[in-house]
Amino acid sequence: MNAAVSVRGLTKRYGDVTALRGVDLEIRPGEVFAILGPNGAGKTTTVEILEGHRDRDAGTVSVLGVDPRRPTRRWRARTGIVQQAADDMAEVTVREVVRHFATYYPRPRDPDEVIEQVGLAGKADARIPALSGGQRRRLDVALGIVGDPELLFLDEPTTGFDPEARRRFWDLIRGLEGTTVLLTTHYLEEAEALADRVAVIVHGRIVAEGDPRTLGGRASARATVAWADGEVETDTPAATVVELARRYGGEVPRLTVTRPSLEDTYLRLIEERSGP
Ligand SMILES: Nc1ncnc2c1ncn2[C@@H]1O[C@H](COP(=O)(O)OP(=O)(O)OP(=O)(O)O)[C@@H](O)[C@H]1O
Repeated sequence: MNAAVSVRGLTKRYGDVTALRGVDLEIRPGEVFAILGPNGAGKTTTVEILEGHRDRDAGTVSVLGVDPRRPTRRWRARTGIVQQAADDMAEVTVREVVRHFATYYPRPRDPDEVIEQVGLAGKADARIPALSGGQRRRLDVALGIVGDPELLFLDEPTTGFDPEARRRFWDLIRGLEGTTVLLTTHYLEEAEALADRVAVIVHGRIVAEGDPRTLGGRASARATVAWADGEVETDTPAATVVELARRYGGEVPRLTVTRPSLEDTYLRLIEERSGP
């Protein structure tokens, strides 16, 4: 099957600043793909070029088979963008704005169902200025999905969400079966919960890419066995635990066995590649 997104040698400069230095990406249909990277790495620039909102200096880009430099109305209707649009809308209600956005699309989803899905059913008749920050972001998500897009762009979608709203949002994204999702996030836990694949971008270059569970050799990294009186790194954690259990004559107090988290791996990658 053709890639949903295919990017080769993407380069972008802003005056003296080179924001992207030859980015290659391939996103498969139906996949949730997360772009991770420190502030200023080039994530938003990449996403906005793919959305057709910024031009590029070099490289080839295909998004659902179309070069976003030459967007068509039909193509726009097949993509969904979660942006902070709700900020401009004053005295209308949540239901009114979601219904209004639905009219832009040829095959929209049911607006009331979408409102329910993003957890705003209790606020459907509230006016936008009366929403909290997190509720506005949920409305942004509703506006992004009401057109039932094939490809959904989510640029830092859960910034400002409380933990429960974040979990709900994850369930919502997991429920969008068949939709390709391109996500940027600073929450490594979010990437791990949602993404089939992640790419780590540093100074405009992709420095690592793959399944978040195995990124950067995570799965084969040594395990740390820790307990009340000590801690060891080992390739054979099971043997260590058996030995500890024998020593304690049963349960080992405060026993944990861990491998590097996605955040540990990410921070190591960033440190290695950031340099002076
Ligand atoms: N309109 C612009 N004009 C000039 N420089 C820009 C512009 N937009 C972005 N940049 C620069 O390009 C680089 C990449 O920015 P970008 O916004 O893509 O990063 P990001 O990874 O999304 O960062 P963050 O995590 O902070 O959102 C940064 O050095 C930034 O200062």
